[in-house]
Formats: sequence, structure tokens, C-alpha cells
Amino acid sequence: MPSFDESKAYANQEETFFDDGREEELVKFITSKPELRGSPRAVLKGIDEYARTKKYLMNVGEDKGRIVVDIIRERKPKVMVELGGYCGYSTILFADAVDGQYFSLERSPKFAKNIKALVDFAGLKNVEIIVGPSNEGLQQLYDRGLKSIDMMFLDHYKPAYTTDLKLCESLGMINKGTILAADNVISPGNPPYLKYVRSSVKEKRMALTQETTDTENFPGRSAAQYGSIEKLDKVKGNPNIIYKSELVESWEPTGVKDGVELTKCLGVDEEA
Ligand SMILES: C[S@@+](CC[C@H](N)C(=O)[O-])C[C@H]1O[C@@H](n2cnc3c(N)ncnc32)[C@H](O)[C@@H]1O
Repeated sequence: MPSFDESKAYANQEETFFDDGREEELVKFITSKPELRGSPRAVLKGIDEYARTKKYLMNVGEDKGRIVVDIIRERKPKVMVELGGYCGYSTILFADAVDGQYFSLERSPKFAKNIKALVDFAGLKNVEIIVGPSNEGLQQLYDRGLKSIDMMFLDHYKPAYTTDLKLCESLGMINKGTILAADNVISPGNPPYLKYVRSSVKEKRMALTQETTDTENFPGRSAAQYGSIEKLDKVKGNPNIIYKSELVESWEPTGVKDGVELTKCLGVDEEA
């Protein structure tokens, strides 16, 4: 793994690190610079500048972002879904690389408004923002006709990574060739998700016979990060889906070690 370039480091995270007005301040900071209009790359540079020189932002950042962009360039998804859009950093970075439709699912209406402002300012036309909890957004996309997802970026409520993936599996949206990219699997970490995508079909069938809760044993404050512990649907998923999964180590934009878990669906075990 290349070493972290300290000159690019975001400001420290601190105790309160989002939803204190900084997101709206960011939108003003960017949209007051007419020279950035119409350029996704320039808008991203502007967001990075804000997070370095003013206040920390919980963006995927340049280093982990590059890992996902490289996969987009290689796999060329026609439909990509993101869970957790925040201010639109990952939305702008990835939608600009996707030659197709990009759906950004964001629970907070306030944050969704900011995503829209920055996506529009960057001039991107292939983005649709879906406001509400991710499980409802995924169901809505399915009901509207999206039966298969080519690529999905998971970067929202940490315990919901597993339940949302299982929901997509149950709806048949995960198919041979689907790629999942999950952020923050080292910092703060997501042991249940890693266990799930790294399990064999046999292990997943076995696990279905045991009772587990996806909000248990989460590192740090991550299960309560967005105010309260969310009630998650109990979805069985499809244990017969075969995954190949690997961790790509990298850095948070603050320089803290993190990684992206890249998972590819190889197909379904028809022996079930
Ligand atoms: C870490 S931030 C996403 C950062 C963004 N992907 C980026 O790199 O620019 C997580 C976002 O997920 C949203 N979120 C949390 N729980 C959610 C849920 N259940 N459904 C949809 N969005 C959720 C939060 O409001 C927050 O904006």
C-alpha cells in the first residue's frame, strides 16, 4: 500500500463531526466559486480544500475513492447504486466515472438537498438522488423496474450493510458479475459484513439456523452514529450466492488506516 501523503490530510474529526451546519457551509463555499461550475473534478478539489482547511467531512476521500474508480473503469457498470451520499463527494466522483445511471440513496432530506446542489453545480446529468432509508430506497428502485445492480457502493449506517445486501439478494438484484464496494471496513470496521461476504454458501446456510442481531458488537460509536440505533429488517437474503471478496487497504482522508472490501458475485450455487 502506498504511504499516506500528509499534505492532503483532512482536518481532524473531533467529537462533533457532521450535521452542525458545515454541510451547508460547504455548499456555499463551492457554489461561490464560479470557476468550479461544470467540472466534477474541480468541485471535488474544492470539497477536499474545504475539508483540509476548514472542517472535516466524512467523505470517502481521494485514496479510497481511487480504488472504486479503478473498478468502475474496469467493470463499466451501467447501473450503480450508492448507499449514503452525505454531501455528494462519492456521488460526484463515481457518477463522473460511470457511463450509465447512478442512484444515490440518502436518508437525510437536508443532506440530499446538499448533494443535489453540488451534483447540479458539477454539471452531472446521470444522477438520481433517492431520499429516505436505504432499505426503502432499494425497494422503490426494484418496484420501479431495477431488477439487477451492476455495482453498489456501501457507505451508510454500518449495521445496515449486511441487511441491505440481504434485501438486494432477496429481490434478485445481485447477479453474476455484480460488484460490491464497502467503505470503512477497517475504520470503524464492520465484522458482520466481512464475515457474510467472505462466507461460503455452506457457512451461510448454516448461519441461517442461528439468531444474530446486526447491531451487536459494533466498533466505536458506529451503531449509534446517526443519533439512535436503527431498527433493521430481518431479511434472510440468498445464502446460495457465491462471492469472491478481498480487502484493499488504504487510508481515510485524515490519514487513519482503512480499507474497501471489494466483493464480486460469481453466481448462484444451483445445488441448493
Ligand atoms: C459516511 S457518510 C457517506 C459519505 C459519502 N458516501 C461520501 O463518500 O461522500 C454516510 C451517509 O449515510 C447516510 N445514512 C445513514 N444511514 C442511512 C440509511 N439507513 N439509509 C440511507 N442513508 C443513510 C447519512 O445520513 C450520511 O449522509
